[in-house]
Amino acid sequence: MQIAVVGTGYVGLVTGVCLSDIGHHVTCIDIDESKVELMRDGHAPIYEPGLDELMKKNIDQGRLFFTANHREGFSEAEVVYIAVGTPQTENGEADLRFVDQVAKDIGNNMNRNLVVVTKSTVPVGTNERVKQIISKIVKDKYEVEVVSNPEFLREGTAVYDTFHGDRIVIGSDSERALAILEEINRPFGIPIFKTDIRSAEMIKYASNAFLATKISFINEIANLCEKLSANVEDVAMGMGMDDRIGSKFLKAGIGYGGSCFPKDTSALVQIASFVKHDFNLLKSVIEVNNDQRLLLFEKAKERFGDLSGKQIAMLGLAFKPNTDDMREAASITLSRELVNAGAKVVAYDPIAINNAKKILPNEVEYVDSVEEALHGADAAFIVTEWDEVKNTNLDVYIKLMKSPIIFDGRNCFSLDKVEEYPVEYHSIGRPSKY
Ligand SMILES: NC(=O)C1=CN([C@@H]2O[C@H](COP(=O)(O)OP(=O)(O)OC[C@H]3O[C@@H](n4cnc5c(N)ncnc54)[C@H](O)[C@@H]3O)[C@@H](O)[C@H]2O)C=CC1
Ligand SMILES: O=C(O)[C@H]1O[C@H](OP(=O)(O)OP(=O)(O)OC[C@H]2O[C@@H](n3ccc(=O)[nH]c3=O)[C@H](O)[C@@H]2O)[C@H](O)[C@@H](O)[C@@H]1O
Repeated sequence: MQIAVVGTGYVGLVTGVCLSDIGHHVTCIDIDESKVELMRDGHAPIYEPGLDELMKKNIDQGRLFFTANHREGFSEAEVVYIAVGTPQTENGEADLRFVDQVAKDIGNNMNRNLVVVTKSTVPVGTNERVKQIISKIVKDKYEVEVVSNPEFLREGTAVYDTFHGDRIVIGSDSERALAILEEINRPFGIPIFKTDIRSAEMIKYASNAFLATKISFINEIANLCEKLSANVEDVAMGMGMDDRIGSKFLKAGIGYGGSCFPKDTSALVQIASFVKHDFNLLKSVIEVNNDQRLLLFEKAKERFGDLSGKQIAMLGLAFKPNTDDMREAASITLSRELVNAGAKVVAYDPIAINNAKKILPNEVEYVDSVEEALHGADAAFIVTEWDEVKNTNLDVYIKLMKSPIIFDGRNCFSLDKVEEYPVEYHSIGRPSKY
């Protein structure tokens, strides 16, 4: 199949590369010419394990192309995927500016009948809007069929997830378009769930909102565990053994971040409000998460009283391990709070420092290793559970820090291990050790 993918971020590029790997002829289009140059040379502009290798392989085999020119990108395409960003507007809605622009780009540059597939996360009704925008431009010169095909990949495991997803959801009112999407995706060998367009759009928001709810729920339980001297790790384990609950997404921590859960939960609250539905449950999920992100700061404030002049080692900056993505990372909120309280933040992350510098250019001093960050610190904040952070022995904290006081936002160490070392250790949902 001849496919064009518009937008080469985490979703577009991974989708384009994986579709080429299963045999399709794919042209990826992005307005950012510097990204296009980089990709033509076989380099991904984002960090995703396995992506560079797969890109190079498919470029070499003549199935994967890149362009900044929409007309050129659409010239052979039978199917066009929309994978541009849908960020959050100031009032929390999904910003559809980029999707609308792509719909116009399609209308202005298409040269045959097309199936248009929306991979971006978009509010219910958006695929119909995309069809209207395109149809208004091409009138009845060409036929356009739209399909909602939401994406469920996770950053850091995006390539793996594309080949091993639990399901592929496709929604359309065109049987023909659904059959084409089934044919495109068949080589992945993943169960395909077919539905109507609006339900497909809703499945994406409902899935992210549900996962966010699980996280806020376990974080609330963790906060209770701390007050009741229980251990949230054991609680989550005991809960998760019930198949109806499931063990995944019950890891207590400093809240969810990233480019999607925060914006998608907020967008769903707005979507609900437009149909006069007050989504109270989801509002609470968001509120719990906002508080949870500040937890390490609150714990440190309680412990030290005054944080001014204190040097804090921040271990990890990305919103989770194995990604360079800093969008909505807890490290941003924590760094700003610490600096406002007069503390000095010395931070290390194996991958995300360049992106962090764009968001926190002056607030934070960046260093090249866990050890450098710990050197002379009054306290350590564990923010991202990188392997490098988890594998740093507690001896190193003792040797390098001014005082080995650890605030672990990701429960990287077992309490048994911590007992073996003369460190002060505060974690999430577990008793502190002094
Ligand atoms: N990041 C993730 O893990 C996931 C994201 N999603 C959804 O997928 C969508 C895309 O997200 P990301 O890949 O993170 O976005 P991103 O922000 O990383 O990338 C978007 C890309 O689109 C390009 N672009 C913007 N307008 C364009 C146009 N008119 N023509 C060509 N290119 C254009 C930008 O230059 C950028 O490279 C969003 O709706 C997001 O909610 C869904 C599942 C997972
Ligand atoms: O729509 C999206 O963009 C994607 O959002 C999430 O993927 P992602 O944001 O890449 O990362 P997750 O692994 O889901 O983690 C999100 C956040 O939740 C936190 N988290 C996750 C799981 C958990 O048990 N506890 C917890 O605090 C992580 O630390 C991280 O900050 C979903 O998992 C994907 O299915 C979805 O496609």
